[in-house]
Amino acid sequence: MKDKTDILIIGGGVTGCFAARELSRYDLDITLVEKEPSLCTGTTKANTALIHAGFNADPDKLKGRLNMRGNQLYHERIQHELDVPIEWLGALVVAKEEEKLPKLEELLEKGQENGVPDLEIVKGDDIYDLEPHLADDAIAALHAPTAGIVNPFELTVALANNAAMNGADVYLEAGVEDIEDKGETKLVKTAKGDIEADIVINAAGLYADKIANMVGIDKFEITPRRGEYYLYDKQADIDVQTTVFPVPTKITKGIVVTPTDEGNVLIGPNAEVIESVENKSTTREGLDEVLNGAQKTIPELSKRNVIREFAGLRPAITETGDFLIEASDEVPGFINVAGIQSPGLASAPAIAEKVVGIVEEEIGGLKEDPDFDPNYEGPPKFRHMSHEEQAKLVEEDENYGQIICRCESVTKGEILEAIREPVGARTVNDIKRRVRPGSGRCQGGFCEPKVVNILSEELGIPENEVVLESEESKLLRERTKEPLLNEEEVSDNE
Ligand SMILES: O=C(CO)COP(=O)(O)O
Repeated sequence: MKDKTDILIIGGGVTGCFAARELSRYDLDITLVEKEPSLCTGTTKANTALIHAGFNADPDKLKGRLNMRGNQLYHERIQHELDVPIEWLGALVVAKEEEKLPKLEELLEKGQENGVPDLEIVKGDDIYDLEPHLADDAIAALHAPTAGIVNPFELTVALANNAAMNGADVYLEAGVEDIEDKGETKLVKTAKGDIEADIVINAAGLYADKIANMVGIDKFEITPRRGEYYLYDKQADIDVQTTVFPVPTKITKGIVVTPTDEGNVLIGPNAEVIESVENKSTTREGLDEVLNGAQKTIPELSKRNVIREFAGLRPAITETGDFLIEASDEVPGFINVAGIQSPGLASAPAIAEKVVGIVEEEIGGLKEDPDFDPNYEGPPKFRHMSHEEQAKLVEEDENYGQIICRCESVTKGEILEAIREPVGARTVNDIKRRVRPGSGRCQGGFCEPKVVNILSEELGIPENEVVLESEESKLLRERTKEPLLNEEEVSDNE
């Protein structure tokens, strides 16, 4: 690890990676540290993957202003610059009872105050034109055409790679153990070594309060709010066109039914305050609540064709219910970017913009780097190509002729590319999040051993050193019997 940097960002989720990418536009030395062996393992990993339109939060909250601005930046810039799936499906907030209608009006007004364009309340057949399979007792719905869906994993990886292409250094498995405030600089002690930084940006998600405590800041506490989800098989034939919400309560936006960028249907989350930031387990009660909630808007949903259940944690600051994004008064040079719960993903580009503004104030002016390139292209997606394009790719590189994951048609070429990117994949789950082997109906039953094998060969490590997610999740212990055929015999047999 290098020993000095201008800006050190703690946390490899979407917030930290967006900040790294936006700061890499300037003539600054940027470093990002992440405690896990891959990006995107906390809140960014397990959420509803939505670019909310921006009508939920009050205009006087950071959430209200930054959601709207973030949505605008995704439309204007991000979708054109980064090779990331974003679809503008629109959202519907569905009211089924007369007494919920004033709440829809309130959301409409709030959205308009926040500057959300093209919001309208639709009634009768107009609702069903937008969402034909909606429960037949809907009486009105707020329609927000600027709402969208995004792949949060591909987005975060694209941001980190783009930042790295523009000179940022990203260190994985570099968990922060302590921070010494030396006045002008901070000495940050990580599992990969010490690094001295002029400015530290705390984007540590669920751990942001612990990181702040290291420099003596105890003004906020992160309370994890768990949300559980069901994900359906692509072949499930559930017809959902938009992102469907119930009318929100004071506590939550409610259980959503939404398509994902790859054509699955996702339902969730419930909202439960829990004790531990490590507790990502699902519960019978929670999942039942999710299914019951989702059936209220899309009745055809059942447990049939569910391929995955999971839980994610929102890093909430419950006293304010808002984001906390500020340079600390107590510790100059320390910037907290905390409490980034929903709509954090939607707000992330605007949060990064705000962070750049804070850094500019702290440093007293920023100079643009004339060589900054905002564009990034990820590995090709074999499954989305025409036969002609596929044939051409295979001709260029035979690794694209080897299908590793049959459910999702993922080739060896794509997996190798994910490992070879500037911030390359190192774990089985990282490969899954980036290029999808194991994301389909069999959930890795067939392809996981092959991914282990590719990682082992490409990284030059034994197979039993390959991990699913972290050091605690090694997949193989030791060889229990010799292979029946040696390599030469295998190739003779082929
Ligand atoms: O964004 C979310 C669902 O889409 C989560 O919202 P809440 O945190 O308000 O429950």
